[in-house]
Amino acid sequence: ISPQLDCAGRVLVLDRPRVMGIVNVTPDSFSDGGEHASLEAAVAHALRLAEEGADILDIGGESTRPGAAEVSIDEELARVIPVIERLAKETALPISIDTSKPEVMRAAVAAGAGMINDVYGLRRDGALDAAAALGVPVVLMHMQGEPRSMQQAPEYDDVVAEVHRFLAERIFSAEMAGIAKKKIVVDPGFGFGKTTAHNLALLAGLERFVDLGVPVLAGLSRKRSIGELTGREDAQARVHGSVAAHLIAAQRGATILRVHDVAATVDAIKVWDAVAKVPAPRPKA
Ligand SMILES: Nc1nc2[nH]c(SCC(=O)O)nc2c(=O)[nH]1
Repeated sequence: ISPQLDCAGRVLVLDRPRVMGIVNVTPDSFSDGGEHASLEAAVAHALRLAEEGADILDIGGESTRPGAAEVSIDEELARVIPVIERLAKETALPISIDTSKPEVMRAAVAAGAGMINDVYGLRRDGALDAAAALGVPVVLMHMQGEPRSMQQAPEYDDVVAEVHRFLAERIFSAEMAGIAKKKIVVDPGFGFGKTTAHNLALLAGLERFVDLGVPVLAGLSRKRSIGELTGREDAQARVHGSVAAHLIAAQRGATILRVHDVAATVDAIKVWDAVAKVPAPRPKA
């Protein structure tokens, strides 16, 4: 049987790689250039992603792009809560809240979110206890340093080993705080305190994280490393590189793919899934 994530009653079945559509409700989010700052635009965008085949919608009110300024609790709430309330009514999809703040986690779940996606791995004060009390599945992501400074000089002895160790520790801490292991997802955090070489090592070595015994989420969509590898400066031109990267992530064990370009990724996974369904060849007699 496949792992399932019960997102406040909306179940995400991980019988194949599932597509998480990104809904930035931030004026400075790098790939949307702020056009989703308004509630209507964000809701319309999210509903379009649902049309394109997203399995879950990730709502974020604080841009965590390198160098981004921090956002106050009130500002983050003002951005995301109205969007979550509308989407909880207008779509049947599970909704995740992309936040590190306990207050935003609580308000978002009260508004209809069914998963917490924390780029800071529930390390902010009160985050672990808030997530445990809310009882929804959580995504624990690795980040080296803080969004403001993480890309200045990222350094590792062995990035795969160090990220693996960090995620193992976050799983342990989450379980100690009362979060059931079956509600935990891990994520190596592509681009969060990593050079392109580090991101490539993490993608190549993604299978390492499967041994942590929880689903793996991969999010490379339109990121700087994809731009560097493909020479595509404009984030909107990084679709093909992003789809390629997420197909490799799926091949190497990721079962949630966090993307901007849902339709393209859904098509790629349809091809992936058809091949995965081909019966294994009978052993030679
Ligand atoms: N779990 C998870 N959440 C995320 N939120 C962002 S925001 C930056 C961007 O989309 O470029 N990235 C990620 C990611 O990689 N994993």
